[in-house]
Amino acid sequence: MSQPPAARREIPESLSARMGAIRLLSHVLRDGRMLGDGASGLTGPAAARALRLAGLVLRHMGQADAMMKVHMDRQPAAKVRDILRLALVEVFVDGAAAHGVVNDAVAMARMSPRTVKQSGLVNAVLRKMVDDRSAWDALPAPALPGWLRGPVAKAFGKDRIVGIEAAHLAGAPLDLTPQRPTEIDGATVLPTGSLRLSGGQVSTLPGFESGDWWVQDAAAAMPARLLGDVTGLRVLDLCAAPGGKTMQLAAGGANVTALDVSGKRLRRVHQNLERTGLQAEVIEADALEWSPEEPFDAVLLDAPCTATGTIRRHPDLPHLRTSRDVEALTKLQYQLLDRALAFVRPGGRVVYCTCSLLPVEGENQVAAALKRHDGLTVEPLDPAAFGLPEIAASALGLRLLPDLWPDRGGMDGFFMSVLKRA
Ligand SMILES: C[S@@+](CC[C@H](N)C(=O)[O-])C[C@H]1O[C@@H](n2cnc3c(N)ncnc32)[C@H](O)[C@@H]1O
Repeated sequence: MSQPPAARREIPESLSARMGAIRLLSHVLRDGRMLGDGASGLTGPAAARALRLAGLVLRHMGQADAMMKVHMDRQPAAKVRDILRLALVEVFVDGAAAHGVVNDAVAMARMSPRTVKQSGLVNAVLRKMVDDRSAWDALPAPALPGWLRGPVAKAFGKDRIVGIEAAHLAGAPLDLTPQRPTEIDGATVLPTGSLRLSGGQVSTLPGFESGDWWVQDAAAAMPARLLGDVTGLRVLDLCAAPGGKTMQLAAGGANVTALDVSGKRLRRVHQNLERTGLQAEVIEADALEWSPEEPFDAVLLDAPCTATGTIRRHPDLPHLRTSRDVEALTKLQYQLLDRALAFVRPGGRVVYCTCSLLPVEGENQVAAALKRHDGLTVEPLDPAAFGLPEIAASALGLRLLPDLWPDRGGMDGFFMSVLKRA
């Protein structure tokens, strides 16, 4: 008689979340995929926990690697390294109990034929490392990669880079842009009008279904506000997807044309407009090839960039971007800015912005455009009008960095400028 199959042993949620985190780390570090696109193979709370753990490891990877150098003569293979990184970060940063963390690390090493032989090493070295808090505490704070740290420190100073790196470690709160007066328990209203929460599951917050607000970092909500009252203006959102700024402009009463080259990303614009009940004409086209029939009163260009201003929320970025990306992006930015200037009527305004920490993607683009275009001027902007310190003012626009508003929970890095055509 055949025996019934033995019941499969349930994997506890903590272990499956850890396994999911290791999968996500491999997607980012070996396959070059964004953390949000990676598949942990999990759903529900375990998936959320895996994502949080992988993000924590990416933020503190420099320290974990330095700790391994203190305790190991040779660096282990990639997957074992990830298992050790996760364990170290859980114990020293997340405050997890060392015993359970070490047991799960050894269990994970035993699961794969590629790492099983090193499970003894994982056990021995991890026990030593988790006992050595003083070595961990003596490690320098995690730093940005050199290609990014160098130019940011040169532009804004050594003190500010330390503050920016600290803000990256702290992560980001949840900011909402309301389109109508909205009250949410625990939310504070920022001087820019955004609502700020410490976190929470977006789809369960009041006003989500009715589209009263959308998720948008406070800094990202500023560029559209620079146009002031847009009622009745024809405004082109030139790189529009997923539509945060399109919705702001439409909510402000503008007749908005939202253009983007990515059909996939434009689906998000349609979904967002539908949820919020706002309207815009949506066009899928390459801005370098498309032309409008009539010029616009204003154009908002939120140009593709390294997105290094969003590292607080995307700790994978420093591990995925390189200096090579900067060159291609800055070329595209200046081409797009010239298109934006061609699409606006004489006397009309172009808002140029990027969520980058790098002046080459912000200030330098505007300075170069002023040289290329006769009669083009920059409108002066007062940071105090947005509750921002004077240090956010630049002769070419506003320069926001993650170390601003430290008592309120920081903000994304952004550069924004309002250009007026002759
Ligand atoms: C920074 S994102 C825009 C974010 C958007 N403004 C928002 O607030 O939700 C940059 C966008 O530029 C788009 N893009 C890149 N190259 C483009 C091109 N040549 N023409 C039009 N859109 C382009 C990308 O598809 C991407 O959606």
